[in-house]
Amino acid sequence: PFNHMPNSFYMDPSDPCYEICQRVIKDMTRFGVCVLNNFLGRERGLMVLQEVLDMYNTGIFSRGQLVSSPGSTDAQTIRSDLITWIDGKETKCFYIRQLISQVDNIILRANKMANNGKMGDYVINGRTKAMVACYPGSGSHYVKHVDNPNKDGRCITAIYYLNLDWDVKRCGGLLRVFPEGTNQVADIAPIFDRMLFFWSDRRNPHEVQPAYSTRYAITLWYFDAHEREVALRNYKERGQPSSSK
Ligand SMILES: COc1ccc2cc(-c3cnc(C(=O)NCC(=O)O)c(O)c3)ccc2c1
Ligand SMILES: [Mn+2]
Repeated sequence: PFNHMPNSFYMDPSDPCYEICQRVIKDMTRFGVCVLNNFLGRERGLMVLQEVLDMYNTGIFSRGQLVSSPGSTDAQTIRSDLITWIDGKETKCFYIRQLISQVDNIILRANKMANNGKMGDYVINGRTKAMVACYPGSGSHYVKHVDNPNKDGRCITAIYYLNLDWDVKRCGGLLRVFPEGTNQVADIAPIFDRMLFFWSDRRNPHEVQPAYSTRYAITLWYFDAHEREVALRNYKERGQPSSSK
């Protein structure tokens, strides 16, 4: 869906998306983090939640990729979320598919609306599949990390939270972002129908604090055209037997 956008791109100010895109551009430019509450509205948010619960109950979630870390004995000490990847075309993902296209819309238009057609100097031309994650409570967490520390092409992390009546004091599960260059942290509760964007690179180390209730989120990572192209080229070259031997 990324090549239907014309290059010279005009956004009609009466379009409700216009306000949201302006807000995303402003917050991402100023803070590198943007929080949008009541993103889908209660009705459609509940439909997305129901689809995620149905998926979770079919048991297709698996242990998140175990991030190895020096000295950690048990991989669980790094992170203990359960995940599944979907492209939204699966059966019974109608509302998740609508969420994904809504986020695509906003990210793409914001990227086009920003000065000289870029936001944060990126040209966004693609994304990963949607990662549906569940932190199953009982202290499940994710230690402080950077999503894209080594230029794999991902520039924006987009997370949609699904947790009704989430109270951080009782349930934990706070997302704490440690924006580079300041002692200020950004504490983001994973509350229902909340949409979060942040730069995926080293500007935003973050952690998921231990969760004591089941904590659901849907994450998309958007690619910068140039960084992704270089990353894929390097990946292919690394894969080839080096001709120098
Ligand atoms: C190669 O295979 C995989 C498969 C899944 C992977 C998932 C993550 C990941 C990264 N960040 C978060 C996070 O920060 N969540 C913040 C929040 O929920 O509020 C998270 O939940 C999950 C990282 C690497 C992966 C590699
Ligand atoms: Mn992360």
